[in-house]
Amino acid sequence: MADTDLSAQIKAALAEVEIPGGGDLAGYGGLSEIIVTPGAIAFAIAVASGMEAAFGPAREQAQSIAQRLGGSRKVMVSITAEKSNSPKFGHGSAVPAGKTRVNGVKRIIAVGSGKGGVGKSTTAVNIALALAAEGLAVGILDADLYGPSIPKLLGIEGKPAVRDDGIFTPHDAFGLKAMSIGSMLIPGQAVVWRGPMATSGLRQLLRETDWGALDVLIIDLPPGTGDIHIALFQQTIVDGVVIVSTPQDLALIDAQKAIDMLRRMRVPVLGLVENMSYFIAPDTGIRYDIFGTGGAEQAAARLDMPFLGAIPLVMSIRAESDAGTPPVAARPEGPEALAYRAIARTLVTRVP
Ligand SMILES: Nc1ncnc2c1ncn2[C@@H]1O[C@H](COP(=O)(O)OP(=O)(O)OP(=O)(O)O)[C@@H](O)[C@H]1O
Repeated sequence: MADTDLSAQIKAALAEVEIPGGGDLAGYGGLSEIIVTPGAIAFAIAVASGMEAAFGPAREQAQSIAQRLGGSRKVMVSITAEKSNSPKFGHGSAVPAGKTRVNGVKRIIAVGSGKGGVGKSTTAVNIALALAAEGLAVGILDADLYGPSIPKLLGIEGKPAVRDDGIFTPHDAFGLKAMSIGSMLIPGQAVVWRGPMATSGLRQLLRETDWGALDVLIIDLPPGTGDIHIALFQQTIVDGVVIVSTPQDLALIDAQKAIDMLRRMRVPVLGLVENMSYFIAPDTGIRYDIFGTGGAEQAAARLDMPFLGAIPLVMSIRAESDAGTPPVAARPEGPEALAYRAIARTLVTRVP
């Protein structure tokens, strides 16, 4: 059945669900678009503040209807409530009372950037592999719902398995436990995840995955600062954030904006990684500091954060990433891998 047909069928079936105050869920104005992908069904029920518990049975009934019609798809039905007396962020997402840790996960390190295309995901994957090379149990979560690239970078195909109780079993890639919304979407569909839908999708990927016992979970954030970041930092204890930048980007104000947000939300900034920092000629192996040297250290000092290290601009990083075999896995002793591993060792000392 086409995804749109299934969406309409679920919507029609939600007429069976009574809601507090009379009426049914299908006709309720707070019901979001019903998103159907090959691997998942997701929708949200927006309710007035204080009505969350009252809508609980309706949510459960909606969940089981969607599950019955959706076959093996993972179903995510969430209730979103707007709290009138608390500060609002983004699209009216509620501000939860406190931050909590994720079951089984000792430390979370997020990787962010001021803007897109600076190599944030490539850096996140290779740092995760480098931490695993230090003997740690490591997972990676692709929180870049608008442009998920972890499946491609790690050569992951297909959907994650879902247990009978609805919990995801993460993919295993080069010894990493990996989850990405990308493996549940068809190409080009990612843009439908917006506002509360996106944040609740991320929360479920984070919290309804059987991570096992992890020393570190790396979260690949979307670029910039948005709803996803705010929701994650409000709800979850993130032990620190690594900011990735290119030399050209360093002078830009974007990184400053990201850092200001982290400080306001009391999330530790672990430091700056300069990506595509210098060029290594593929034929001679000679290093060229095409952007000059020391710029990143100066920028880190100006932004009042530690400098974590520089990654060269090398064609093999792009080629191996495109082929789904990141340099740290492909050639653990190669010069690129050593650059990532030096950063990972610094991180281990910063996040005990
Ligand atoms: N050090 C590097 N040397 C050469 N190519 C690189 C390097 N780092 C990343 N790339 C390439 O740059 C491109 C962008 O990288 P990546 O997808 O990791 O960026 P991103 O910041 O996560 O982007 P987005 O914001 O779109 O998610 C990719 O083609 C990647 O292979």
